[in-house]
Amino acid sequence: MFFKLTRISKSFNGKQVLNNISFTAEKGDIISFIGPSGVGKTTLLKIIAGMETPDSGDLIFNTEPGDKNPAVMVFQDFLLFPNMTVFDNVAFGLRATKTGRQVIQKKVMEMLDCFQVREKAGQYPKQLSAGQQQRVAIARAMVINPGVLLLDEPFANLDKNLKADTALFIRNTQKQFHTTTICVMHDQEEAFSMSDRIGIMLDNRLVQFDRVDRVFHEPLSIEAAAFLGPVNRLTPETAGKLTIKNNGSGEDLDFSTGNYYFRAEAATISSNSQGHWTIVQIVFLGTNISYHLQCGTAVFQVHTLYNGFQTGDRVDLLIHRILRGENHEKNSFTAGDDSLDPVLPKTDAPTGGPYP
Ligand SMILES: Nc1ncnc2c1ncn2[C@@H]1O[C@H](COP(=O)(O)OP(=O)(O)OP(=O)(O)O)[C@@H](O)[C@H]1O
Repeated sequence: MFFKLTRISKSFNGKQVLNNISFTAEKGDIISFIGPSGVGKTTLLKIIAGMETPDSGDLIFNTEPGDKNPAVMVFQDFLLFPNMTVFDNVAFGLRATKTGRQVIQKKVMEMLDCFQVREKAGQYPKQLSAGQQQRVAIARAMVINPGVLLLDEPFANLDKNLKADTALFIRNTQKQFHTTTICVMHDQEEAFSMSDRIGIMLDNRLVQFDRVDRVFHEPLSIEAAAFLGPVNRLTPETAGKLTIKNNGSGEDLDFSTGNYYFRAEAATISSNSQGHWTIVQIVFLGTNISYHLQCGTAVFQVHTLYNGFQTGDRVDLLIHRILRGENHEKNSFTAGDDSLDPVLPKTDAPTGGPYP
C-alpha cells in the first residue's frame, strides 16, 4: 500500500459531494477517476493533495508527503508563468528549495529531454503548442520528485489526436519514474489507455474501482456499464426475440429481474426478412455505425462496422456476451475498505474480449 483512503466524505454548504470513498493506491500506480461533471472528482484530488480537509474518513500515507516527496497537483489550465521561459518555469520549484545552480541546470535539462521539449527551453509558453505546454506543466511538477502526482483533467485543452499521444506519453514517463499518479478526467478512452486502474464515480460515490479491463468487462452495476457506453437491458419479451451466444454456465437466466443487459458492441445483426427486429435509425459514429433496432416497444442500440443495412430492414440479433448487475444503489461498493468485501461482479459470460 502506498496510500489509502477510507470512507472519505465531504460536503460543501450542506450538499454532499463525496460519499464514503475508499480505495488503495500502490506505489507507481496510475489511477484515473472518471465520472460526470460535479461528482466530486476534483475535490477528491484536492483532499489527496492536502488542499481540502474531509469531513470524515482517513487518508493514510505509507510515507507521508513532505518537502522531499510532495504531493503535487497539476491543474486543468496548468498555469505556466507566461513571463518566464520554459526553462525558468520548470526550474521554479527547485529554486524555491534553494537548490544549487548546477544541479538545477542538470535536473531541468534532463526533465526537458524526457518530456521532449529541450529545444523549447528558451521560449515562452505562448510560443508552444497546447500539447507542449501540457508536457512542460507535468515536467515542472516532476522535477521536484513528487511522492504523488495529481493531474486534474490533463487532456482538457488538447485535440483528439494529441490526447491519445499525451496519454501514452504520460503513461510511459510515469512508469519510467515510478511515480504514483492520480488523475481525474472526462476522457474515457485516454483514461483506459493511460491507467492501471480506474474508478467510476457516479452520484458522488465510487461505484467501481478496479483494473481497467475488469472495469470494462465486468461492470458492477448497469449504471457503471452505461457510463462507458450504451447498454441494452433485457426483459423476458426481448430476450425471447434474439439469440444468446457464449452464455457461460448455461444456467437459466431470469430476465424478469431486469438485471441482465448487453453492451452495444456485444451484438451483431444479420439480414432476415422475417426477423423480429427492424432498423429504425442509423447513426454514423466514424469507425462504427450505431443501429437502433426496434421490436415492439423496445429499442436497442448495436454498434458494428458498416454493413450496408438500411432503415426499415428486418434483422436478427445475436448477443455475444451478457452482463449481469444490479442497480448500484443496492450494489454498494467500497474498494480498499478491509472491513467490507467488495461486491464481486456477476457476469455469466467468460471474461475478456474481443467480441467476434
Ligand atoms: N470550495 C468549494 N466550495 C463550495 N462548493 C464547492 C467547492 N469546491 C467544489 N464545490 C462543489 O462541489 C461539487 C463537486 O465539485 P468538483 O469540482 O469536485 O466536481 P468534478 O467532478 O471535478 O466536476 P468537473 O468534472 O465539472 O470538474 C460541485 O457542485 C462544486 O460546485
